[in-house]
Amino acid sequence: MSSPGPPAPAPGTPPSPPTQPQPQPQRGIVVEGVRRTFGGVAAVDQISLVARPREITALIGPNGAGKTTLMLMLATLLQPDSGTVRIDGLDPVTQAAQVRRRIGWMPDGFGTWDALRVHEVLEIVAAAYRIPRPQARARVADLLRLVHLDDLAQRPARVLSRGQKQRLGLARALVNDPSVLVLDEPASGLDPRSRIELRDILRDLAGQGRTVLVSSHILTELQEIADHAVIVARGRSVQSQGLGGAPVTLTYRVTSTDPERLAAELARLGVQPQRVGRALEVLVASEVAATDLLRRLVTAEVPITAFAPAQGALETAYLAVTEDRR
Ligand SMILES: Nc1ncnc2c1ncn2[C@@H]1O[C@H](COP(=O)(O)OP(=O)(O)OP(=O)(O)O)[C@@H](O)[C@H]1O
Repeated sequence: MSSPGPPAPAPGTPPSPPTQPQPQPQRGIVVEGVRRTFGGVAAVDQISLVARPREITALIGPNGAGKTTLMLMLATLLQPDSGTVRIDGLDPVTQAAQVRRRIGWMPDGFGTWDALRVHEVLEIVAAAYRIPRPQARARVADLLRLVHLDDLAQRPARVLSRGQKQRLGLARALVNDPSVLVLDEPASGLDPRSRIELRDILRDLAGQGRTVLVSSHILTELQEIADHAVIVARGRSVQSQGLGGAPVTLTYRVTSTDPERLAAELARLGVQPQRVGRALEVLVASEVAATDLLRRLVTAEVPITAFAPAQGALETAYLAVTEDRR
């Protein structure tokens, strides 16, 4: 049965113009062919990337690859020489005020006003966003609890350790309830527990529908939290990949109290290992293939003492495309 069409216009009425669906601006971050030079140095040469809402996108690359320069352009603090940036469909150059309302920016190395107490640092930021005072106080209290600094709320900001300052920096980036978060090395200086907590916080923030772009050098950690990785080198985006378990070659390291027996069993299974110290490294096609290999070795009663990935998929991809240091 065909669906009914629109009612016919009454005789004599001019036909109304067909309603065109308005294209919705793409939410999240869209960067196309961006370039930014300083004197003769192209800090960012040709970077394109997409970071989507509900996802954590990792921006990774060697020192000096252009990550901070790119993030400054996203945060409206630097203008590109060419190319386009869109934050929730808005242009950081011509619509900077609107972009600033939507974005949460955490710079690498966040300075605090040392004379202020910890809660005052966030309340001043809230005042800059014109958040009414009672609302600002409640929000600041919530954020300090989120980053586990509520016990230090009344202390002067100067007493904070480096890791605690990082956590205050994250809280500061969240004061305006941003839809897009741009975090430059948020895990640097954090102890292992704080890193795990940061990972959980970022997951929650993405789960609430926010776009999260995070730069870091800690690949194993990014492998666990990021949905997507963009690798940059020499100011260019060189690879963009999902981290949802696409088949890649993985390296596993195996050790045994009986290395000769291990080597013999691997040879029998047609696996050619590389010797690395006391361990043997083997290449497998996927995590499933790794579990199958381990099962076969154990079934053959090879005394295995360790069986673990030597490199994550992200580390493998990173090393493959960043052969030099910039
Ligand atoms: N204001 C500036 N003036 C001159 N050169 C600059 C400036 N800012 C950045 N650069 C240069 O641009 C390149 C990219 O720097 P950027 O800080 O963006 O790299 P990065 O990927 O963030 O590095 P890291 O991982 O070490 O933080 C570097 O060679 C740097 O020296």
